[in-house]
Amino acid sequence: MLLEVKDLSLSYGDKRVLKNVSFSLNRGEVLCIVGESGSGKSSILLSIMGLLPKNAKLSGSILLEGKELLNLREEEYRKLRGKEIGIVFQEPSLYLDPLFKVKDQILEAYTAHFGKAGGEERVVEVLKKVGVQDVERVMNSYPHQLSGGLKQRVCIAIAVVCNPKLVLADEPTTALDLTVQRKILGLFTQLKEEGKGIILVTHDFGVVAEVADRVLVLKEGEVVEEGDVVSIFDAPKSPYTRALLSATYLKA
Ligand SMILES: Nc1ncnc2c1ncn2[C@@H]1O[C@H](COP(=O)(O)OP(=O)(O)OP(=O)(O)O)[C@@H](O)[C@H]1O
Repeated sequence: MLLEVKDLSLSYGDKRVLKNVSFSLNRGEVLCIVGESGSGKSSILLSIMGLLPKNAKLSGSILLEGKELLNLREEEYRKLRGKEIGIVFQEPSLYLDPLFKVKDQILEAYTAHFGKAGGEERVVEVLKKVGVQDVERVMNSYPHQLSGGLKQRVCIAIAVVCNPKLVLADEPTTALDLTVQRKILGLFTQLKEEGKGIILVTHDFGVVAEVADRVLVLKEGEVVEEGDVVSIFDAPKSPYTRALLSATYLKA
């Protein structure tokens, strides 16, 4: 088991955001977390990354290969982020620093854990891996000189440059055109085939159909359904899942 989340509960003051959420993830598996806006999807990812704001109260257990992450000290978390767990966000423009070239931003993520040696070669390697064709140009560009799809490829490169076992992604294709979305989703499938475990947060069942092995449906901070992707589509047990599905496919 790569990741095991047990009875995760989160609150901000009196507001309970996650209620006894449990799930697990194997290597070589994509778990999609779906649910309406505000259901707590992003909060699960931030809890795993240890990036919750100070006023958050978290309880339960998050085991990464058996190691408890809950209440880990910040300096220990820093050793883990990037190296063991990579994360990709929705809006690459907000994540990338406009003042630094792509190359330096990927290098920074690498050297934080492995030092300078071999960094330049690794940047080239990882950009190729995420499907960048003109590596030289992209490496030497500033983020604003790149298309949305390329920027997101760069963010994925940053997330995987240290070869983490676990990759988290929060609506990674929502800001992109449909044709670009499919290509980016293909990268997650590729990472899974390499044996990484992937958690992908989305509100889009089209994305789920494309990449998920298993699905966790969240409603107001509670898991209402969990299952393999085929059974979620063919025989959803919860009325909430059925409603989400029909909302998606009525729109389409
Ligand atoms: N720092 C915070 N302080 C108080 N409440 C917060 C804070 N961050 C998030 N929340 C609340 O926690 C709940 C869950 O938010 P979260 O972002 O995890 O949901 P989500 O399912 O990812 O939604 P979206 O799809 O809109 O991103 C929401 O009601 C949100 O308002």
